[in-house]
Amino acid sequence: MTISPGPDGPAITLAGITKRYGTRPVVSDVSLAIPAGETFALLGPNGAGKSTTVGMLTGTVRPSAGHTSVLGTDPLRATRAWKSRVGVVRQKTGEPGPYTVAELVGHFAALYPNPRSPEEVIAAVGLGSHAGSRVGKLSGGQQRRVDVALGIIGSPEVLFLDEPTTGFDPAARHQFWGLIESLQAEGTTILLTTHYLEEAARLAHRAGVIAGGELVAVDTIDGLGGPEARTPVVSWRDEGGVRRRARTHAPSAFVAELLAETGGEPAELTVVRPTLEDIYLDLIAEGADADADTDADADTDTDAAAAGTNTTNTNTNTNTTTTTTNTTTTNTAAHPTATRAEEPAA
Ligand SMILES: Nc1ncnc2c1ncn2[C@@H]1O[C@H](COP(=O)(O)OP(=O)(O)OP(=O)(O)O)[C@@H](O)[C@H]1O
Repeated sequence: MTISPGPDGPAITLAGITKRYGTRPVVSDVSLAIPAGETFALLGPNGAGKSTTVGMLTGTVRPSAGHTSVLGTDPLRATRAWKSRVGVVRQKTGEPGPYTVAELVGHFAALYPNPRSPEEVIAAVGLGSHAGSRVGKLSGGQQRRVDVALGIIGSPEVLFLDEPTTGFDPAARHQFWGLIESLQAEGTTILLTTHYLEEAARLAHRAGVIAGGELVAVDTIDGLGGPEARTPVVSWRDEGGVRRRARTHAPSAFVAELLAETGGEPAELTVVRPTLEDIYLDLIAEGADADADTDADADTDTDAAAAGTNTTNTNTNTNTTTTTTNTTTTNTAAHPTATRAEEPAA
């Protein structure tokens, strides 16, 4: 699906934004334009800077440098009218108080000029049978669904979803995807952060990978990492017991040559087409080490919406299919079909 910027320019713009806490940059010089109607997935490991970026786009984190614009407005100068056009599902949300699902969603609906039907939204997030339940008594995943309901109740034109499906069971996640697809069909612009790569692949038109605060890749899901990243990997153990690995666009021919050369079945032979997760892991390995725990002065951005918050744990999808190898040398000269030899995996 091709999405054009539209007459008013991109719905979301980041122009050279940097966020430093003390002297430590946690987001560095990120520039990006998201056209109206696009769903963009921001991917990255824990601490990469995703929530900080969302905070700078929703007016809760002040950039140290650069400029952001959402629907043509600087989020730091947001008016009530702007806020009614922007929905946010934060990673951390406030205490739900003593209210039922129906009361809370109904209360939020009353704050917007053009709300959706609370009953329909509650049903859409799969809480129809819990409408009369106190939010505080719901499970973590069910409370997260309430967060999603509150994010979309105002019929936002732009929706920020910061790890929206953390804690969802598989059925709830699939239902959520259906809900997002209906919002996409209505033309909603969506910026989604997620650790679930299948979620990004299912929902996003494009994705960006952020590592150590730097945007290291932006592309369509199918283009992420470039064509080379999708090159099949042949891996085997040679006669000396050394694990070898080579990338080749012609794995069958490569294996035939290998067979002829070794005169028998190569030990532990595998041919793997890199998955999105493999490509993502390669991209973040190339980026800065986001987990480096550097001492920094805590510059406290106050976030009224997040005051007195619950912390939501984040999960990482670990369904990796990468072949791990201990290769120390590769010999592509003997295999002309191999286009690139791989360094040993860590
Ligand atoms: N108020 C703050 N003061 C100091 N450092 C902060 C503050 N807020 C965030 N950070 C740091 O900024 C970095 C980026 O955090 P951020 O929450 O944006 O990461 P993330 O990509 O959303 O991670 P996760 O996937 O774990 O949610 C982290 O190292 C974090 O400790």
